[in-house]
Amino acid sequence: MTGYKVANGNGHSNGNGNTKGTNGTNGHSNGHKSADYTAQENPTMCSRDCCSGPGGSNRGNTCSDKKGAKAGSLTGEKIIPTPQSLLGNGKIQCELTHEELRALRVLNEDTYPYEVIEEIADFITKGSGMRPKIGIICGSGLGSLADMIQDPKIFEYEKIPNFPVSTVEGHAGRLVVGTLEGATVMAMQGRFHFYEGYPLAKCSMPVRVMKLCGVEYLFATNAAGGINPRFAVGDIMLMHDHVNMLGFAGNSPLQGPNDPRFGPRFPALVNSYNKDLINKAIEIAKAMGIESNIHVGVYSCLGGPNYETIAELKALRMMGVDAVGMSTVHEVITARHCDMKVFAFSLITNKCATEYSDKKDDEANHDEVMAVAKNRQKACCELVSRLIREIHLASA
Ligand SMILES: O=P(O)(O)O[C@H]1O[C@H](CO)[C@@H](O)[C@H]1O
Ligand SMILES: Nc1nc2[nH]cnc2c(=O)[nH]1
Repeated sequence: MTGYKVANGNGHSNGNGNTKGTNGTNGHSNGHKSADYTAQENPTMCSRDCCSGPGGSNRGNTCSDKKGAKAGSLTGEKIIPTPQSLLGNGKIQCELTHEELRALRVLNEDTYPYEVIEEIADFITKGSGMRPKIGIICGSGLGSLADMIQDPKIFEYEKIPNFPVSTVEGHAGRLVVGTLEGATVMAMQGRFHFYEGYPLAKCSMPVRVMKLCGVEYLFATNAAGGINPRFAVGDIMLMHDHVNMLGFAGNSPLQGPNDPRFGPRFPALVNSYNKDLINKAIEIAKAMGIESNIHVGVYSCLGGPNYETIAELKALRMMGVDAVGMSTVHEVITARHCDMKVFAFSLITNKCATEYSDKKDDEANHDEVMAVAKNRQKACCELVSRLIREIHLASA
């Protein structure tokens, strides 16, 4: 296997002895600004005991406080219940609508035994009449990847038994099964993120569903902030490695009892990103004439939902990270655990500021992320469909 042959190197060694370019600036600047702190009253939250006890059954969002304050809070503000506030001794303490109840149950259910995953997979393979070979996860604003699928069978997440629901703009919440370039595929138009309140195992549970549906290749895509100074907005970074920040903090999608039917207790993660697929994608990018917008690099997943501070971005850069997001890594870990081949890329939707500045333009925001994804969806779709075509032809 040769190294990755991208014209504009990333300043990283690709693990095959080829060091490309320089790493940009990693130096510290002590431009910290002092901030004024103003004490703020805590908004009142519905507490665990708030609605419990006789007569304590209150409807969803408003909770009448027994001390008589208006609208149930000392400040008269609307109370936002938390899952914890609604549960007491495992029993729901407030009346909830059907949708609220379902969301709460799915939020609290964080283990997915093999049999449950099997049930979901059966639901999809029977419902679609297909055993797809390639799984696609569409990143923020990249749902159009699934729109390419021919003769699609569409499964709304909320209609799939035991499936979580999408809560993020740009993630439609549908599973699309069909064919693409002759290959059988299933695509998640909407992924699950840790910051939505789902445990990592639940965020990546659909990858196991894919496996039991018959999927051999995972294509994971994401929108990410570019930390490597050579990256421009709209570029595509083919992932060849990752830094798992949530893993550094002791969190893994594989935590808990290991079911060997999925994979081993201690999976190795070197060579997680399939080199053949990376090299094929580079060839395709050349043929598409977008070679100068393609990089090979390292992605890191943080918990979100906040974007990073300057100090965090500087630290990530020093660690060799080229692009940062809030997804993908736990999906890749789950896919490698069950021995799928992985291809993943980041669409660089914003440049991450690594110097202190007052400019609003330097602040990442989700609208910009979505707008860039929309602008670049054509190139992303072509890259994915051409690569799938190659996989399909090679296996035919
Ligand atoms: O990783 P995807 O789902 O593409 O989305 C990325 O974009 C969102 C932030 O704008 C976050 O969800 C981040 O993870
Ligand atoms: N964490 C993170 N996620 C993103 N998704 C898109 N852009 C960004 C970013 O700058 N940071």
